[in-house]
Amino acid sequence: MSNALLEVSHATKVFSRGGLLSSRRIVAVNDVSFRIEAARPEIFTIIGESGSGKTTLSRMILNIEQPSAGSLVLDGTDLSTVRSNRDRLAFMHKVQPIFQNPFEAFNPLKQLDRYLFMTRQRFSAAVGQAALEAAVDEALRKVGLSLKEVRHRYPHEMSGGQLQRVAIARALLSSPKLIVADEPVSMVDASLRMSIVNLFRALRDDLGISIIYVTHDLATAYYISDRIMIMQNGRVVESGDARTVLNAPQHPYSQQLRAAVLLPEVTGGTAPANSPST
Ligand SMILES: Nc1ncnc2c1ncn2[C@@H]1O[C@H](COP(=O)(O)OP(=O)(O)OP(=O)(O)O)[C@@H](O)[C@H]1O
Repeated sequence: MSNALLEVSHATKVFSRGGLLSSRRIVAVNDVSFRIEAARPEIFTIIGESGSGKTTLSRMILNIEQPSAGSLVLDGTDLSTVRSNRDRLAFMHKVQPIFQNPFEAFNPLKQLDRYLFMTRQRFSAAVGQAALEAAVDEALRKVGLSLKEVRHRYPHEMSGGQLQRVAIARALLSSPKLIVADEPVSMVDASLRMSIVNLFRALRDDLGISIIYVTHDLATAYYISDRIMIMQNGRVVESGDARTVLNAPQHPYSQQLRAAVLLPEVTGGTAPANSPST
């Protein structure tokens, strides 16, 4: 069998809510398994309604949350063994998060270029200022920005879409193999959404990075996903090749999701109506 970049096996997460007398068990993620091949970078979408367990699952993949049962193995390392700072840094080299709200991802009092320099220094041995600037500029150029545009600017001086690009550039500074993007475009202006998701395609194709794209937006999911996994109440109800699943969903919940959105195949186009070409 080929090597897995990520192997999620029977991952389950149970939360307890309430007090001692009225404690309630919530099974946020229930026996979820899937695998992403190291040799085949892809955009793997996890989709489902609010509360279906998408964020909990992505937090387990990022090792922010530990599974109650099952296992997650990234590039041969079982995440339960990642404990020391050194292990954590090595882990973050391989997997990077992109969150929903880019304004929360940055310290509002810190200039963005300083933030990026610090991130780069964290992931690579000491280098001179010129090499540092070159590395940061290169990462920014991969997302359609440049160091010149970002230098001395604070987060509030950028638009949401621009700042999400800076967040992606920051993620690239560790040369990750996997990016976990949890609702990365839901707070971005509709007109800019496709430019961000198109960026994910470029990262997959040009840099060989796999993306786990967590969303409840079927239109962008249909447009960029290689594979899709549909969740409901913590369980996977259907998964497979994205076009196959979305064009002919089998499970009643997937059919319901599908029916709620006019997909390009139905409307005759190739991309959602709000999609600029870049
Ligand atoms: N820390 C926690 N403690 C208790 N319950 C939690 C916790 N985190 C999540 N849950 C519960 O687990 C379930 C799944 O939540 P989760 O946030 O993973 O879903 P989601 O699909 O990402 O939803 P959304 O799209 O709204 O972000 C929900 O019932 C939620 O209330």
